[in-house]
Amino acid sequence: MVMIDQYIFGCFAASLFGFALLYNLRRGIKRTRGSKVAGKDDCIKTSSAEVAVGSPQVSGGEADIIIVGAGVAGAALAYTLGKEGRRVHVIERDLTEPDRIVGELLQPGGYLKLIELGLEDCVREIDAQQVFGYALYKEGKDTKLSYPLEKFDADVSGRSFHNGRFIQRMREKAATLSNVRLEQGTVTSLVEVEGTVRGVQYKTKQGEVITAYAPLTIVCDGCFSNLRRSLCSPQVDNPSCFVGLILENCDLPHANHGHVVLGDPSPILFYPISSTEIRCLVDVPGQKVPSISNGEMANYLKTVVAPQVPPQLHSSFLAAIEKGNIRTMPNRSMPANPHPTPGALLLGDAFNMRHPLTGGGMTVALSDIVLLRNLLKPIDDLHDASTLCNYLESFYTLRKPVASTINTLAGALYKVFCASPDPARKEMREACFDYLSLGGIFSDGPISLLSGLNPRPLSLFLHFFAVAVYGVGRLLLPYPSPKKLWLGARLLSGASGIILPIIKAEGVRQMFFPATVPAYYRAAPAN
Ligand SMILES: Cc1cc2nc3c(=O)[nH]c(=O)nc-3n(C[C@H](O)[C@H](O)[C@H](O)COP(=O)(O)OP(=O)(O)OC[C@H]3O[C@@H](n4cnc5c(N)ncnc54)[C@H](O)[C@@H]3O)c2cc1C
Repeated sequence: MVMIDQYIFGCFAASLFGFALLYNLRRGIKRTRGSKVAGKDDCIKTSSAEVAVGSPQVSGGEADIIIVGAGVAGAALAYTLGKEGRRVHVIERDLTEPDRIVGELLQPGGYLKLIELGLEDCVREIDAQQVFGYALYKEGKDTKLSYPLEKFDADVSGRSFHNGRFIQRMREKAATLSNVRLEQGTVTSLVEVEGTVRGVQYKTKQGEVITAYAPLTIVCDGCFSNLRRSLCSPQVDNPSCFVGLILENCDLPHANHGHVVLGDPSPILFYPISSTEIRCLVDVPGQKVPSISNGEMANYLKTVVAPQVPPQLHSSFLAAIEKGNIRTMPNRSMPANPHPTPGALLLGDAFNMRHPLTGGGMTVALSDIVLLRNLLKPIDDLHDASTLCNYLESFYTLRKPVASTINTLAGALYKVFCASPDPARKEMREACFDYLSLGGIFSDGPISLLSGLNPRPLSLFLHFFAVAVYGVGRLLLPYPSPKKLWLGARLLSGASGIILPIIKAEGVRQMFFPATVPAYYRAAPAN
């Protein structure tokens, strides 16, 4: 009997010892791999042009979260999750200051999100300009639409700036956290094991190919994302391009306001990006723009666009064309259509895009980050990938009311603001301008939606159809005629044809009735 007891005890002790040995061996292998992956030598050190932080601060050399891309979304997310105590490894293709014509006007709603994230100082010391609203121009008339900021601190307003300066400030701030490691490298693929994303493969600045592992990978690689394909069904629409110029030595007719000219064929924007520079973005419908190299673009800007530019800006606009620093960017829209995948999430433009006319992209990205931070807060252990994925499906529903209001408004307003030979569309554009010029709730409502201060889907729907009904009313008064009735009917059906497909793509249920979606109520996994 004693022999049997000793035998069982021996077996038990040996198994325990074997298990402990195997466990430690595995940990050892993982740690070696981790230190190779997140090793000190792979880091880019801070220099004047680059921002980087070494890995010694990343305990154990492993990350809880890998973030791909340190643009607006990635940099803000890195700081946010780092501040929450997560070990974050950010891999960014180019850590030097970006020089782009995107993401230069942050709406006040986005600024409020920046405050919630503790990143509001990133718009200081970069010569950012406060923005208090918009001025709309149409065929010689203009109207001013102020953001309804009365209820907020004086500091709350829109901000416009050089995008690269803003991003660099956020990268620097993220890099001050000891548990955030910012590294220059190009992610080439996601590492997937049996349907779960375990990390990424990337190429360092030195050309070394490295695999990094983490329980959660968040892909923020922007509008041209190569990695989104396996994580969503991208349906990218490219209705137009923006042509960017910088105007110098001039003042906007309405200081500290964005200016939108309802031009022909499509809108022209102006807003300050520093105390001495005004960004001009000219929308060119379609996917092709006139060639810059053979002078077609300069000719187009001089002959088609310049005559529509407000007189105060005219000479500076011509001087900017002569200077020749003309940039272009495709304007893309893509509804969020994720494939919930254990171990991975998409964020920012890689996940969801809208026409940049209303400057809503950064506000949506920052609002998503606030939501994601709150959802991840109660979870200590991110390792149970499928339970976490199930829980994070609520993210896709909870974000909808804000994101789809901003997305839908951008798409609908772009269509309404474009010139058209169709008399019904002309009436709608005219009605929209006049409706906004009425002031009071007629301008406060739409501008609250646009600014991200009150992005409610129902309010958007009601204002959009109120514009259409206002247009029909104007047509029929004082005396309706069969021709006017017909035009009115076409205006209404045209308005529906603009907004309903956008709402359908956003998801009617998630947008208007998110509380009826089961994922809305998913509880955080128990730790
Ligand atoms: C013409 C135009 C004007 C716009 N104007 C405004 C505006 O005024 N206001 C506003 O709110 N929004 C605006 N937007 C939208 C706004 O720019 C985006 O919503 C915002 O930049 C999205 O941030 P992001 O982090 O997703 O992408 P990005 O800011 O583009 O960042 C993506 C990052 O990922 C990096 N990256 C890409 N691939 C890889 C890879 N394989 N490995 C590692 N890193 C990688 C890139 O280098 C980049 O740093 C505009 C868009 C356009 C097209």
